[in-house]
Amino acid sequence: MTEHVVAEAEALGKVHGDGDNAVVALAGVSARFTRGGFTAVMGPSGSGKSTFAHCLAGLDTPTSGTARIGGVDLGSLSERELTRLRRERVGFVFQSYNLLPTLTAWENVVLPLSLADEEPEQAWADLVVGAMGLSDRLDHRPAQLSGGQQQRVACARALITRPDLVVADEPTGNLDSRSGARILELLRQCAREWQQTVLMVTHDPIAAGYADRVLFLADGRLVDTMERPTADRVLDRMRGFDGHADTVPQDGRRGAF
Ligand SMILES: Nc1ncnc2c1ncn2[C@@H]1O[C@H](COP(=O)(O)OP(=O)(O)OP(=O)(O)O)[C@@H](O)[C@H]1O
Repeated sequence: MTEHVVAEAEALGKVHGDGDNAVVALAGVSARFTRGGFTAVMGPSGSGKSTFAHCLAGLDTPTSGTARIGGVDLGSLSERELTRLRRERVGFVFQSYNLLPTLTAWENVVLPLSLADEEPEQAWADLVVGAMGLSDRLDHRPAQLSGGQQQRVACARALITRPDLVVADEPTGNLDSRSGARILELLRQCAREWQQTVLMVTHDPIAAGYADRVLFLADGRLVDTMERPTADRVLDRMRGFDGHADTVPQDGRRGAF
């Protein structure tokens, strides 16, 4: 079966500031994301994980290279077109949930559609809300929900448009391990059962063990990839970063993707 590339980073780079103050956050990272794949991005603090995810998803602007979603080069879009693409084609899940406190859970879930004056597709909305275990919580406001429930609302909101790419930045960072495990199982289900494409930034080898593939960043570069990761293998690989990050060859375009 031909793999369908839904998102692609080509030599993506980001430099903050200039001259003596320049900070290289991302130094040319290339990767492809195929439909139904669940990819974790790991690496030491400051290695560029969030910058990579945000540049790929159109939340941040790279200073070099190309980000494509659904074949569209994000750099070719006006600010308005980019906002629309993000709303329609990308779903976001953040560590801090980012729900609107005055809206009910249901209103938060359908917000990306309401903003475009669109109605949810009922069967899909029922499926997503049911899978997230939110059917009897839809009238609650975020403050009346646990952290895990709030993050499940955020996941449902990310999926409601059936986006090309779901980007989750430390989605379990604020959750206890049980609530976190539920979110990770749901993200895996999104990929496996619904063929959604998921990119998750995480510090946690256990979280990365839920993914199909791990991209390892160090100093803004892609230094390794791992297919079918387990938490133990990821942990071993992360230990190897202490002082050895730049001895690992960069082979972002080769190998398993
Ligand atoms: N607005 C900014 N101005 C200057 N430097 C920045 C800015 N944003 C990020 N950086 C720098 O870019 C590098 C990459 O940051 P990024 O947040 O992408 O790393 P990360 O791997 O996600 O880190 P963490 O795991 O700590 O969240 C870091 O050195 C960071 O200090």
